[in-house]
Amino acid sequence: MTNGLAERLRLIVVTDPECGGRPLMDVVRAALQGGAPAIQLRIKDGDARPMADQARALLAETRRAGALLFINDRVDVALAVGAEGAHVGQSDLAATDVRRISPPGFLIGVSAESAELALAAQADGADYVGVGPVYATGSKADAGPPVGTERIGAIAAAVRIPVVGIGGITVENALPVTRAGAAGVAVISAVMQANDPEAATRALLRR
Ligand SMILES: Cc1ncc(COP(=O)(O)OP(=O)(O)O)c(N)n1
Ligand SMILES: Cc1ncsc1CCOP(=O)(O)O
Ligand SMILES: [Mg+2]
Repeated sequence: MTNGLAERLRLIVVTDPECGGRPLMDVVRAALQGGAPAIQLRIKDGDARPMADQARALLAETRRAGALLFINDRVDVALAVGAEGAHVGQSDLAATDVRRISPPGFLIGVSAESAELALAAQADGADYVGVGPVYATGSKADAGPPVGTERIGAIAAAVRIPVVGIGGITVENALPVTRAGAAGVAVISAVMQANDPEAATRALLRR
């Protein structure tokens, strides 16, 4: 499963319940139609059962499209539905603990804002690190200050695993993130709020 992982992480479309008044599933389908290689289901503070139902429905779509599905925070939901992986932050389960309870090949992404945290995540068995916010973002209330593309470069130089930039990334400013050394970018609003999520996904992939 990790073969060609960096290629499959070149764009992670992260879901948000706020998606322009449209059904979430329609926006995800459009992103998959636009070629999104990975989707992350991100529901903050949701109950487990509706989250699992939604994850199963999403998984049917991502499998059809040949894309990866990650579940944010809730490793239990990811394992229960058979998603390809989970994304955990510094206050979620540690990658070592996720590895202990997950099947071989389960993909683990870890948020790491510094080279030290990224190296620790790599040593713990993370498959990739998410670094951000790269730019200012309105999609995460508790995000820290922007780390900039220099931080992406420093972390990419320190670790062997792919680095994914997140936070305030748009079609217009994605290129400096990958030029700095990121294998890919993760976006919420650039796709979830786009008038045409399919076109936005294609445009991001072209960058
Ligand atoms: C790809 C990617 N990178 C970073 C994050 C942020 O995760 P976290 O720090 O746990 O914050 P929340 O998303 O849980 O609010 C992410 N979700 N995805
Ligand atoms: C989940 C997350 N983690 C760091 S910034 C961020 C929000 C990204 O959203 P957007 O792409 O709309 O800035
Ligand atoms: Mg988290």
